[in-house]
Amino acid sequence: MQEDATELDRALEGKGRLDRVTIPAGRRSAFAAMTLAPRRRALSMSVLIGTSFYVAFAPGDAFAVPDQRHLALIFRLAIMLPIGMAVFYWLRHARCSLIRQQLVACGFHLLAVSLLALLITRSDSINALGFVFANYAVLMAMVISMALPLRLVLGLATIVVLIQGMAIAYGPLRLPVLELHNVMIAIVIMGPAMFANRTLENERRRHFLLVEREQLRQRQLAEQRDMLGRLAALDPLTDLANRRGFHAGLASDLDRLAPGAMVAMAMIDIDHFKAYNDHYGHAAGDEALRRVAQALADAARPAGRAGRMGGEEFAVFVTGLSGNELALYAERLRASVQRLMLVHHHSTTASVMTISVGVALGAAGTSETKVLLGAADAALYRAKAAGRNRVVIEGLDRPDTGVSRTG
Ligand SMILES: Nc1nc2c(ncn2[C@@H]2O[C@H](COP(=O)(O)OP(=O)(O)OP(=O)(O)O)[C@@H](O)[C@H]2O)c(=O)[nH]1
Repeated sequence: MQEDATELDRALEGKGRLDRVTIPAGRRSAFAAMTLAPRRRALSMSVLIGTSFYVAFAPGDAFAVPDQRHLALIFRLAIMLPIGMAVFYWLRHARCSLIRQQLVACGFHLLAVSLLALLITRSDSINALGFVFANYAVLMAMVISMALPLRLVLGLATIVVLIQGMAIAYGPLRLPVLELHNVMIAIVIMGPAMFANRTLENERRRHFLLVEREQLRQRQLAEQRDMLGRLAALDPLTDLANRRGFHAGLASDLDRLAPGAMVAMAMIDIDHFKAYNDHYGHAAGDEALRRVAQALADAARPAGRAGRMGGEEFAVFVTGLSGNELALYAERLRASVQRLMLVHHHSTTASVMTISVGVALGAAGTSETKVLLGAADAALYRAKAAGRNRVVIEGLDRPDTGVSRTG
């Protein structure tokens, strides 16, 4: 993802051939998809506006080509108006490729240019040459508004220059200077038109890249937030949920349970851990904590979730066990640590590391977490007071609980 961001940054900073903003190869299809609808809209609008102008200028024919005004009227109203409307309708509804739509729209405008050029060849009026300017104005509007690719723009300009050139060559005023004017007008008009076309295209591309980069940043932020959330809920030493993560998991477990479902909390404390730390060193203490955590997490699964509450204190939350099953489950937790056989010669309870377990029972929906934890703590205190390395189960709402002695 970082690579993608760098690639987008580079694309936004740099310019490609002819100063064009370059879209990275992997994103070209996304760019095409994003700009497809606006490009199609631009095509159909161009045809609609072109048709409207073509019809609106009909009265001007009496001045420009008075000897051909009837033919001009037929061109404008009987040919270009219906064709323009049909092309507009087709562009709005056809679902063919963009390039095909661009060619059809260009074809429509070229037809308009050709009909005006035809009037130049047939009219004796010097005013007919005004159509040369009109045609280049049409071409300029097309190039700017239709968002055409550069190759198409150059092709169109060449065709229009040729059509006009032929109209002048075959018209009543065959002056070489007019041909020169024809080319000069094309150059003067096409220069700014192509510049505007490229500027608009660059803006389209830059906008796309900015949107992509923003979306990427949002995704990166969301991922980082997720990761921080996960890290904030984990104990770095043991990889178990820390107090915060344990409580969050507990809350979601309780939400999912049916009201009245049996729940239990086990508070667990390593026996004589201070002595272990003092005699074997802090690093050995850390390693022992890791191994105890792993053993408890394994023994707690699948019915329960384990967490480190701080120091050498752990907790396991378990659901769906009855009194007897719970006694066996708690005993499994206790035995899992003893089975590690972590030598502890400075414990007055056993020659290996042991834990004391206090368990409190409750029911989902009625027992508050705080009360459950308090009751489990009280049971743990009793287990410690009774000599350690044992399980004490404290009943909260149920009568079927008791004390299970082990070790
Ligand atoms: N190595 C290590 N030691 C820790 C860590 N957190 C707490 N401790 C130590 O755990 C010990 C806890 O000692 P106490 O609370 O006196 O309990 P205890 O010695 O286990 O005695 P009982 O619980 O009564 O059996 C202290 O020495 C703490 O320094 C830790 O992350 N790493």
